[in-house]
Amino acid sequence: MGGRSLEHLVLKLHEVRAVKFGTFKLKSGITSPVYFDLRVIVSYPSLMNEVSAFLFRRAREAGVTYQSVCGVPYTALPLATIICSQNNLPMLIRRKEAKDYGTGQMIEGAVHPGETCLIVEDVVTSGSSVLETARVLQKEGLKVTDAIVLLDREQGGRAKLAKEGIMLHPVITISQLLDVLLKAGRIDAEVAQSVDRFIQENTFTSSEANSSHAVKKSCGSLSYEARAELPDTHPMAAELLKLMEAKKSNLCVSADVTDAKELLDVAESLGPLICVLKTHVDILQDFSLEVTGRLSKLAEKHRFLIFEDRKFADIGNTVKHQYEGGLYQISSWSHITNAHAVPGSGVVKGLGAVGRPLGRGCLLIAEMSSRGSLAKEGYTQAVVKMAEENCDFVFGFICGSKISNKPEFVHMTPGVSMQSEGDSLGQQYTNPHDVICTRGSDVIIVGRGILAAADRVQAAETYRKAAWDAYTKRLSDTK
Ligand SMILES: O=c1ccn([C@@H]2O[C@H](COP(=O)(O)O)[C@@H](O)[C@H]2O)c(=O)[nH]1
Repeated sequence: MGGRSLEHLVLKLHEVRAVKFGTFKLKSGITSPVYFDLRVIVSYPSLMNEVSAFLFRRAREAGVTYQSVCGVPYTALPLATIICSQNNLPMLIRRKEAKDYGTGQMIEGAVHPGETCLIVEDVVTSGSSVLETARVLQKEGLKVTDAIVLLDREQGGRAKLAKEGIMLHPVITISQLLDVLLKAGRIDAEVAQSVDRFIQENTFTSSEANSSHAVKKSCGSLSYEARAELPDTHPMAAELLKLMEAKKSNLCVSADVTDAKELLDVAESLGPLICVLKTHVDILQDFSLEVTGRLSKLAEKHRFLIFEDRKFADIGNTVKHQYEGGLYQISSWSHITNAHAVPGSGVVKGLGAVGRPLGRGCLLIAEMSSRGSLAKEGYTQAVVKMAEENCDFVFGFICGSKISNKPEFVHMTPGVSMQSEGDSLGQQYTNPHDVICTRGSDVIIVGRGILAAADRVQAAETYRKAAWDAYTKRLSDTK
């Protein structure tokens, strides 16, 4: 079974009815269009082995180091047993209740204080069960840094655990599960959409996830202004957050035009409404440094930042030249640039060597809006780590939703449209409210939603207002 795919696993889980679609009344009283009952898998030995192998592999891929394994009672107990027995690892068992005789201990097995214990779970919703088990282990002197889970329902559990210093590594997320079932014809688009909507509308915030009745949206609670003032906020992030608050705009326009005059017209007319103007100067047929000089003047006049979306992705020495020199001399006029993390931290170090002395900042691409993007899960987490380790130059992310709880980081999200669901080349869109209020990002990036409108100024104002209203709602929701 070693090489079985994730698709095979998802279809098998559906076959044994570990995941069901319909109308289900949950313990909380809420009606859900999806129901997970992972307990049934204990009756399918080969599936148990398959799930356990996936879980073990997930921890290995994430580079987790641990000395023992503990399953969250009850469904994850046999999974932890298989993992330990097949990989020769010491296991610990967490009791639900202390014995009222003998030692009264809560953990069975050989506890070695100071060692790290990996938690195994079947499904994570708010993250409370993982946290409960972590607390019991920590009380015994064990360290808990990571948890592996078969299914992340993407309802805020990962963020809650991250806040407590526990990284969650899911084998599958609910979005992936829906994708596989949809592609295989096991569910139709309507069912997938209703589950998607349900998940988005029933996301726990970190603070609320402790209370069982808490069902609210996962959003940041600090204002942009307050985040700008934090002692560790990067100067570029501080400048951006301050001007966002001053202009009441968390809108970045993506000026994907091929003509320099049109670029400058966009900057002049939309400048007052935006916090950032994003460019792809390599698509201009008539690029010159005179154009970027004029663009810089408009940026000063209307108080917006310029972000050249260059997506650097080479070794440090090469990106240094690409950023500083050549035809475009990006570092001389662009306040912000971005990079893929694929090459490793050398890419950030190379860019930083050029950008830091000029007071520039960099965003790391942690997720992409295009269908089938490989930038997800473990990759995204590794990008967050790289950002944390290079926060003298990296001040945020290009991502689909909030991926770091550090309020110093700015999250910017492309793939935003109020008219369309996507294009024929894989772009996928979501709306401003969803991005800012539900997914907890900070800035929406809009291209064709504004550029293709008959009245670009009016369209930009509609997006600005929608994204700003979503931000003020998120603040009031989390008060
Ligand atoms: O994941 C990503 C990263 C970057 N982009 C860029 O944003 C704009 C989106 O344009 P639309 O017209 O709003 O689709 C474009 O410049 C992309 O290069 C992205 O879409 N997704």
